[in-house]
Amino acid sequence: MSGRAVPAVEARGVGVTLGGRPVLTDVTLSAAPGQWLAVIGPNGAGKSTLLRAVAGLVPREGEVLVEGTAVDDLRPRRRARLIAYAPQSPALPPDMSVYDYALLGRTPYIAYLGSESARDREVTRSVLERLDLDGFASRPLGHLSGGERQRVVLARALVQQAPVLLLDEPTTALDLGHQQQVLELVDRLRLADDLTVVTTLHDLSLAAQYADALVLLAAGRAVAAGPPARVLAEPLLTEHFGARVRVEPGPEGRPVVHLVRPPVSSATEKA
Ligand SMILES: Nc1ncnc2c1ncn2[C@@H]1O[C@H](COP(=O)(O)OP(=O)(O)OP(=O)(O)O)[C@@H](O)[C@H]1O
Repeated sequence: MSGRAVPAVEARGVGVTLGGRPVLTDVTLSAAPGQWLAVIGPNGAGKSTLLRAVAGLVPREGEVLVEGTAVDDLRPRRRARLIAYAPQSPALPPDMSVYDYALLGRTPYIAYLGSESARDREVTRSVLERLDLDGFASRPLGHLSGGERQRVVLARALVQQAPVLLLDEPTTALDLGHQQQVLELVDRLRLADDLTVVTTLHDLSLAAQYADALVLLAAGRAVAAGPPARVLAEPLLTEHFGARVRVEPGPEGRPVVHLVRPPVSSATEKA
């Protein structure tokens, strides 16, 4: 249990400048092993950039540590065995098959100029099956719907079998059933393998249902962090999202966020 003292992922004072503009400023976050942390915030707040910074895909200031080691000190193969990242909408090679793309997640386990092992193929098949994608294995990526593509990107990350999973908006293109299926699968893997999950999520009620802790980003700064019931407070949401909301206790006391229409009369008067 002593390992519990070391966070699985930690960002300290992370800053990112893009196009000459500060996009993230002094952001700090920490996720314990086995924890699910959701990064929330309005459009443009810097959520995707934060995940990319943690994944080491964008130049940054500050420190990122995985299992206590600075990611900058890790060789790419070692880093890829520790952190899997599923981007929101990556460019996919249209002629590559679903199976071959998912198998790319095994790259950190395959020797240089070597070929995949039976174990690599087995892991890939099993993840495709669990994501309802086994029927698509030989389909070219260019012939998939948006939701199918999104599940394939997640499949590649899961195939990597890294203890830290960074998922950028894993459910945006998914129908209700697949949203639940994907989040439940991630949660089951998290519990079974003690994975640490850091995900951006726009749906605040979903974030509250699945995450142990939330970080609210606004204009590139972490303005609140903690358990969902603390971060999803009406005044904070109104201030940072500019939305009228009502927050109610939901299942297991986890908050549910409802959008509330402004009174019709005042909306009509404004029109
Ligand atoms: N390459 C870039 N050059 C300049 N600015 C960028 C670049 N990439 C992103 N940005 C800006 O950085 C800010 C944060 O972008 P980011 O995609 O991280 O936000 P987000 O919180 O994930 O937004 P969304 O909810 O809309 O997905 C935005 O204002 C965006 O326009």
